Amino acid sequence: MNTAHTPITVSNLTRTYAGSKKKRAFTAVDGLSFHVTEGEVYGLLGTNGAGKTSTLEVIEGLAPATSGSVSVLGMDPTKDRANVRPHTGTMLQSGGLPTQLTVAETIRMWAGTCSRPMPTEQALDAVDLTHRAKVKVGSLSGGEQRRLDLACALVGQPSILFLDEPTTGLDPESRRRVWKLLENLKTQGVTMILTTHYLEEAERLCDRIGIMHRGEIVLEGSLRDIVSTEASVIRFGIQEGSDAAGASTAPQPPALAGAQVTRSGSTYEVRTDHLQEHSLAILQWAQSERLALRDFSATPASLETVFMRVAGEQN
Ligand SMILES: Nc1ncnc2c1ncn2[C@@H]1O[C@H](COP(=O)(O)OP(=O)(O)OP(=O)(O)O)[C@@H](O)[C@H]1O
Repeated sequence: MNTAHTPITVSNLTRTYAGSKKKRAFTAVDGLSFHVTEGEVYGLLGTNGAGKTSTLEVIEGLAPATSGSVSVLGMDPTKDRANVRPHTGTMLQSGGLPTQLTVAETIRMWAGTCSRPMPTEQALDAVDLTHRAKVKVGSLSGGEQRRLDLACALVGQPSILFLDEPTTGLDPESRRRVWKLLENLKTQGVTMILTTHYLEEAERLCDRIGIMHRGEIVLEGSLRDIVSTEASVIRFGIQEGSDAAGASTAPQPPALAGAQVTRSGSTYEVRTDHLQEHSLAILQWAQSERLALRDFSATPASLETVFMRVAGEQN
């Protein structure tokens, strides 16, 4: 694969945590393969413990693979760490920056570890922290601390960013602020891998998504690809007292081409790829049959419905 166009390749990666006398060895990443193309934002999603951080740590060069391989810009991120690091920025799940330093001092300290850092003022400006430059890290709000973590990841002007749950614990306003900053980096062509539990974050930022479960990617693709694996759902019941509710045989809904209709008592579920057309057909049918519907709902397929299905299927 061309490393200029595909800066990150993960091939058959396995990561096993060693066991001890009391604990069995545990394979957290199990034969994982994916790639990220230049300028792409790739999202790793998954339930708690799916193996997202364990994967990212190997790609970041913070932990070795047990087997398989990872290539970042054509290099092994663990063995060639010194050569890979100038091109990458990392935002760990919890920043853990010293609380006694000021914001500007912290960025300067990080800049000192980079081969071609941007000026501190530029890093502060990039994450909207110019007005907080002289404030001690320990006095920052959670959202400001996360933006400082991002500034430290950015200060070396990396072409690749690793973001482990960049907005976990932030209020909705702070989260949106970080999203705007990341969108801005995306327009500058920075390649990113991010892990997140916020599906809206993945929908908004990611070009492609890999849904992980128990160390494997069980579904991968663009948002559109992923959502197209799931049918939309129409649910409704027939109201008691309706003309047909007391009938000895259950009312038969109209023919809905390609849909899967199931009934439990007087409640119906229709799984369909034609939500609007089939919703309309059901409402017209109820009208003409003089049936009163209760709890009618029409839910389009979404990343959330796919995620819930995938997580449920795998358990
Ligand atoms: N140092 C370790 N030793 C043993 N097992 C570990 C270690 N670190 C993580 N694990 C286990 O590996 C599995 C994957 O953990 P990991 O943190 O990679 O998952 P995750 O998808 O990032 O989860 P979360 O969304 O909760 O952050 C979990 O079952 C976890 O308990």
